[in-house]
Amino acid sequence: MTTRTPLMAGNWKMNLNHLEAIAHVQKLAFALADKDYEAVEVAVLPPFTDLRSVQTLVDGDKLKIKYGAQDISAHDTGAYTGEISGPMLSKLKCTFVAVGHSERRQYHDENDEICNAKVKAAYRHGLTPILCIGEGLDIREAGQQIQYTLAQLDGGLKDLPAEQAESIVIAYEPVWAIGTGKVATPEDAQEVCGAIRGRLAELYSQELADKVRIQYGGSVKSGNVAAIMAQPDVDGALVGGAALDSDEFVKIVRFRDQ
Ligand SMILES: O=C(CO)COP(=O)(O)O
Repeated sequence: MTTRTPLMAGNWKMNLNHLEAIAHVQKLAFALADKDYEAVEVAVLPPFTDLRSVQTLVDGDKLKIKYGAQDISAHDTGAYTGEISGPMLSKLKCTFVAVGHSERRQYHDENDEICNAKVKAAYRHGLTPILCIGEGLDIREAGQQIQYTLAQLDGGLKDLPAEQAESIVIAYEPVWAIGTGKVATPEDAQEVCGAIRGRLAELYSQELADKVRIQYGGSVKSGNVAAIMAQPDVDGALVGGAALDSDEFVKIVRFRDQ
């Protein structure tokens, strides 16, 4: 039986400027102890404009908190106004990058092909993608959540070699649970996260599927995190709103105490 270290990641979305980012990471650093980092991998995904400040703090104080970006260009360099490349993110020592968050799919028309190109761009530059997948309310009400989410998984992983896929993080985020306060039940989360692991085993191998961390995201907070984390195929959380409150995020990291 593979033991997967849970990954608790805060997706700040378009919140906190670089000064607020410094204050926030300092609070996390002050609150979190070595034993927290032994039990859980902790990461923040700030806006691009904060990354340099976060890197300076993490490097300077040798913090154990990891960080990453919320998006990556599919291209490595060139005339792509407004985009941020994999080489730029790896130069800032990012560990993670979110790919295909539902807000990017919805507001920036990112489809599975684009997400697949971004996953590959991340691996070209030593970054670990957090591939976000999950259904909207209409799909859930039609009972199609598994088929829909697995199709996004297939699309995002297309032609990805096992040596890369084994380190990917998958975030199952049902769109109807994001920012709505409507958290999926632990059973809902397990149903789809279990299906994702099953599909990884079909696409690659059971051994690989057992290594991959699958996060749940959508209205996670300190009051519901323990029940979600108790599910066998949930290996962490991708936290939006609750990650902006450092005390709340620390409680989420310490989900075993809740
Ligand atoms: O989208 C999310 C994380 O990526 C979830 O956001 P909330 O935790 O605010 O629902």
